[in-house]
Amino acid sequence: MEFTVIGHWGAYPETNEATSGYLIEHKSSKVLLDCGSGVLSGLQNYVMLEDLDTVFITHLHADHIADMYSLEFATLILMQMGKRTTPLDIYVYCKDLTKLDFCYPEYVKVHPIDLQATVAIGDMTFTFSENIHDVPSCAVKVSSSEGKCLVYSGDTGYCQSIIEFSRGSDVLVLESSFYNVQKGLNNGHLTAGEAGDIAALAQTGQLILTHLPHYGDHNQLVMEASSHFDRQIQLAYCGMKLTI
Ligand SMILES: Nc1ccn([C@@H]2O[C@@H]3COP(=O)(O)O[C@H]3[C@H]2O)c(=O)n1
Repeated sequence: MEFTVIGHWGAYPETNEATSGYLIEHKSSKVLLDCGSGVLSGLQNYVMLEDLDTVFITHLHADHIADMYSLEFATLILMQMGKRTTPLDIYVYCKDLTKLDFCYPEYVKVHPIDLQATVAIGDMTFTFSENIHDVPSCAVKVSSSEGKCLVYSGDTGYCQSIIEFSRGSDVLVLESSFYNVQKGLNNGHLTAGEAGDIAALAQTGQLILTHLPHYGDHNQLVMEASSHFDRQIQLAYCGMKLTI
């Protein structure tokens, strides 16, 4: 399974970069996790849009969905040009799918994310867990037929469910929106220390810190996480690739 960071910023993208977006590839399957601002452009460095199978949207904040409707237009045009033959499946975690602004059901099939369900795409399965955030928000677990597993937190505050959901994962991609000194500022996000604590309790193989703040020294985030978690910790960056 290949994991590529398309965008790792919280809130807004820095120059030529993107907010949340992660590409998962396994055999011929290509799946996008979140589609924030700048993701649609950056994604095309790695895949042709007509080859994308499925998108999972963890919650409806702009830094996770801003390019989602542009992706619908892209799909429409690619299908009209005959470059793409099947509609794009987009799974969304939200209260009410009817409030979304997708316009072309013949090009984009929108599905609710069901926390009880497993979605199979090629030889991967996707499962979900509820987070703590100020809108409905879920974490995503990707498991390959080879028995490897990556968990992506989406946006969450500290909660037992993300620890349980991440237990034994090979790679844990955890949001780290805040430095330890900011603890309590927003209970829907993690500090780096909390991210390290979750990684340690979940006994994950390695931790990737993402959804990064636009200030401070990101090496400080790694130091804060490493005071809880003694395995490998990396900062996400645009174009980062991992084989799992
Ligand atoms: N006090 C705050 C509040 C919000 N934020 C960032 O803004 C983003 C809004 O969408 P989000 O996905 O909840 O992530 C938030 C933080 O990155 C932040 O950095 N500080």
